[in-house]
Amino acid sequence: MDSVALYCTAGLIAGAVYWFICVLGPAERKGKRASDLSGGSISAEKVKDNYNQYWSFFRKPKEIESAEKVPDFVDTFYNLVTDIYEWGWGQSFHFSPHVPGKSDKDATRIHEEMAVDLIKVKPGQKILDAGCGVGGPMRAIAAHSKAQVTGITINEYQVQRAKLHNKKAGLDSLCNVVCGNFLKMPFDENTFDGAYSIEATCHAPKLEEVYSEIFRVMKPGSLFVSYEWVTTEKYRDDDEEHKDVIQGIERGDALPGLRSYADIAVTAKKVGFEVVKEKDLAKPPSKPWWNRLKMGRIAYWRNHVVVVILSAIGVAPKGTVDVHKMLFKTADYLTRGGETGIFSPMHMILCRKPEKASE
Ligand SMILES: C=C(CC[C@@H](C)[C@H]1CC[C@H]2C3=CC[C@H]4[C@H](C)[C@@H](O)CC[C@]4(C)[C@H]3CC[C@]12C)C(C)C
Ligand SMILES: C[S@@+](CC[C@H](N)C(=O)[O-])C[C@H]1O[C@@H](n2cnc3c(N)ncnc32)[C@H](O)[C@@H]1O
Repeated sequence: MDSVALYCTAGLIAGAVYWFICVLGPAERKGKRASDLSGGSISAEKVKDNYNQYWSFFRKPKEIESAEKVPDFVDTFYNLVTDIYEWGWGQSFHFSPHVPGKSDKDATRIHEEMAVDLIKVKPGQKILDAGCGVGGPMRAIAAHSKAQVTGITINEYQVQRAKLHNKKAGLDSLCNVVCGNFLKMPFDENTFDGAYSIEATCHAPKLEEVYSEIFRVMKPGSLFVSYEWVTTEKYRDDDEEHKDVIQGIERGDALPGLRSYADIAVTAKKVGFEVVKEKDLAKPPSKPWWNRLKMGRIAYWRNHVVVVILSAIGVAPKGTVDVHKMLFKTADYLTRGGETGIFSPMHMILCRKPEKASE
């Protein structure tokens, strides 16, 4: 081969690798490229150890049950997955019903706007986002309602990402983000005119603790809506396949234990809320939320090749391949949970804090 052909071939290969990693790679809403994958607040050399540590929680189930350790374990999980989520899913870390004729991005926004419409807030009022991730929902909700949103997340890396995105979107005057534990929030009682939580309270070891903390910081008469991860009435714990699917979902999503749909309203009432409405938003006529996961399968294979190459050449931290493999399997468990109807990530509960505290 003469030198011109050699240069052309090398140029083509370099171009193809760039296209594969940087053009095909980024999340649907650009912001994270495959070449930017990191371990969040964990230094690159410690990603693999932290991944092993994450799994050790499941090897010692007693530790999971010990409630004080859960926030740390959830924090480790989000250091490991936040960049991969942003890269492969976008800035909203939740599901939404498929809406025929609408893109995933629009379906996600519709699901988020529904939450703030339910809590009936006015422009300028203060609302809480309990478990805000990198703030995808917060920005959609602030833009839609013009309310002042304060988000809280246990993960410092997510706070940095959320603040960066808020600024880029020109929404930093409406959106505020703090790092903290939603089981013990740094806010005074009766602070917020409303509150919402999207697919986040499932990380709390005891739902009662997070609900009572949200109740405390809300003003009397204000509304709270949550999209909960639950097992449905179809789940049977004497069915081995059901148990396997639910355990797979718990392990791949840092959950101390999925709750039954029946426990949600009971807990809300126990902490003092009035239950205004409760509905599983995954039920027909809603179209399957797991469609997006299923449709993405080819992209996940492609992503896996990208992650393997980037780890091998030292661009991505070594443990990234393990984390990606775990998510790959989790996508399958979640799809099975949706298809069998034993699991829902969008059991909606709308509650009011009474005007007067009950005796
Ligand atoms: C509410 C939670 C998170 C829900 C979802 C946002 C995430 C659950 C599983 C995640 C993913 C699975 C497969 C990944 C894929 C292998 C990778 O190539 C690209 C990212 C994924 C699609 C990733 C994206 C986010 C999820 C869908 C929980 C944690 C309570
Ligand atoms: C699946 S993500 C959802 C994020 C966001 N609601 C969204 O839909 O994009 C769950 C969020 O809950 C947060 N979280 C979990 N446990 C928490 C805790 N104890 N205190 C504060 N945030 C917590 C995580 O840090 C993460 O941001």
